[in-house]
Amino acid sequence: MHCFPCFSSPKNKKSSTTNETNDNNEPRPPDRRRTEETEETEQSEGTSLKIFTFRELATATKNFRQECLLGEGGFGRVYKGTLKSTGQVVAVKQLDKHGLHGNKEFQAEVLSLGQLDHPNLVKLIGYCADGDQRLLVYDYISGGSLQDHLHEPKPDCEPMDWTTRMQIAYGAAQGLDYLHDKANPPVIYRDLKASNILLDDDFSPKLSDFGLHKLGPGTGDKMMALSSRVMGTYGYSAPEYTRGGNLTLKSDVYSFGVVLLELITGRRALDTTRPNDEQNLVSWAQPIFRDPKKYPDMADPVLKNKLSERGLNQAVAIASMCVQEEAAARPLISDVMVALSFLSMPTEDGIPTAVPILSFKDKSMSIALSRHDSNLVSPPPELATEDDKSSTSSGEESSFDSEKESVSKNKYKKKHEEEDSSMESDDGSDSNSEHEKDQDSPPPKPIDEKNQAQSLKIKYRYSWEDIDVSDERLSSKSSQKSNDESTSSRYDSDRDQKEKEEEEEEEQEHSHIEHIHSSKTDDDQSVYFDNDDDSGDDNGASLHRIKSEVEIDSIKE
Ligand SMILES: Nc1ncnc2c1ncn2[C@@H]1O[C@H](COP(=O)(O)OP(=O)(O)OP(=O)(O)O)[C@@H](O)[C@H]1O
Repeated sequence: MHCFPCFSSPKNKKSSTTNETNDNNEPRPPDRRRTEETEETEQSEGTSLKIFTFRELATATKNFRQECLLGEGGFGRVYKGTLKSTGQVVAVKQLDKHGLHGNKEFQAEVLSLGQLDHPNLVKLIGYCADGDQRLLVYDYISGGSLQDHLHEPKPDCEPMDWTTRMQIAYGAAQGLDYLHDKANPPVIYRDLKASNILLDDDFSPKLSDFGLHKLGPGTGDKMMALSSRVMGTYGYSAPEYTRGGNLTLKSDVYSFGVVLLELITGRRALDTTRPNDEQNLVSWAQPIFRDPKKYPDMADPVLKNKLSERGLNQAVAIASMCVQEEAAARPLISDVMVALSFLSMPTEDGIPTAVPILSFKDKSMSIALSRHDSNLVSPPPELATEDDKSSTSSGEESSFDSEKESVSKNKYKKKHEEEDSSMESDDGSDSNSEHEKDQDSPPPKPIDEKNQAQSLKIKYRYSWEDIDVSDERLSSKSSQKSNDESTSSRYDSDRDQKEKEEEEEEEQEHSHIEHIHSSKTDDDQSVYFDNDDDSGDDNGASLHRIKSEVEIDSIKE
């Protein structure tokens, strides 16, 4: 297994001089009066943030001693410390002074940062604003960064396996989704990268360093408005951002795509030790994206083919969407998160569960994934077999995780229908077969209990009906009522010309999607799929229409 102790010892990136000390080498707090008067840590009004005195943090970090230095980033040095009052181990970030803010401005920013709370974000515990000292106190994350594990592993540490990598990507996507979709106002991360993804003991990822740009150089010091810090990190920054600073949520999606590529390939975002055309990870990957046959060559060699072809292809497809040049073409992080939730779910055979098309807000994600997965549209469990149809119930509601489990069960029901295949065969040789292996074993359960507890809750409501579609294979229409049987028979004559044209256009555009099409309104979707399993016959195929309502509720806390 992986060994975290490899990264638990303090890491000193730069030599450090001790902070403000007196002749006896004791901390000299900037505001002695306040420090001496305040014996106990205060609580910031209306928040859970604690207000620390400089002395407390100096004591916690053994007077900011070199041995406690975890490293130094663009905002300042980070020390490991232990709070005397509670014994809690913390990370103390001492902000550089050149971006110094007034007390009020600093507090306002810190208080808004303190509102952000998600299992995949490093928790801000409190702060200190004493004189000209500005310090932030975070939960200490013991496992080191993704950068450490991926690119600087200790020799006695096993490389991270594929599922762990996908789970890290999924967790990071959840954290980012929280910042983009749940935080109010939304927070643009700006500097997502492998070194800012910290891992705890069970490899659960935590995003660190978010929201700090307002506290760092570039805002406090106008002269440094375009400092390299604010401009993000080369190799991870979206092209529009590095070109002109046009920063949006989609810039974060680009950076996320780079991290996902790092997880897939084991390569660094920027690696000057490689040949010129391989130094920039995205530039190296772009031509390969266009040639799926070469995807297996992209996988990190240390994985030794211990991954499924479908999993790899879909992960590459997601990454390639995220790092698209045009920001608008990149997916929403919520769609990335949903796709990764399926790719990260461990299965008996290592082959990821098919992703239900209904999960996505934006159709582009389902289109991209369908290129690499003929099973993308997985019928809801109730519709998987003739037997199951009788048990179909509309109005069914399930949490995201139980939905995942149901889809997984469905996969296992189709045993012996597909041939065995995965990139890892018994004799260790590769297989390029499209088919996959089904096992006569119970469906696996998601292993990440923590993520389960706060994953998205998606409501599905299904009903079904058979439609005689003669020669029309691609059909789509917003459904009216889930039990309105006349809808299907009137379907062709009722739909207006415009919709028909749109569909034809789309059919041409995405002709590779042979049996999937969905249309979506705000509150209802109809999806038609060809139940290939039944006949395998294209002519006069009977399409089952699944009516569904998908509602992404909110994070279950
Ligand atoms: N909450 C934390 N728990 C444990 N280690 C941390 C924590 N926060 C930061 N570190 C570690 O402290 C060091 C400095 O982190 P910091 O985020 O300031 O810089 P960075 O990520 O290395 O660079 P940059 O500022 O460019 O993002 C890193 O080694 C980081 O892993």
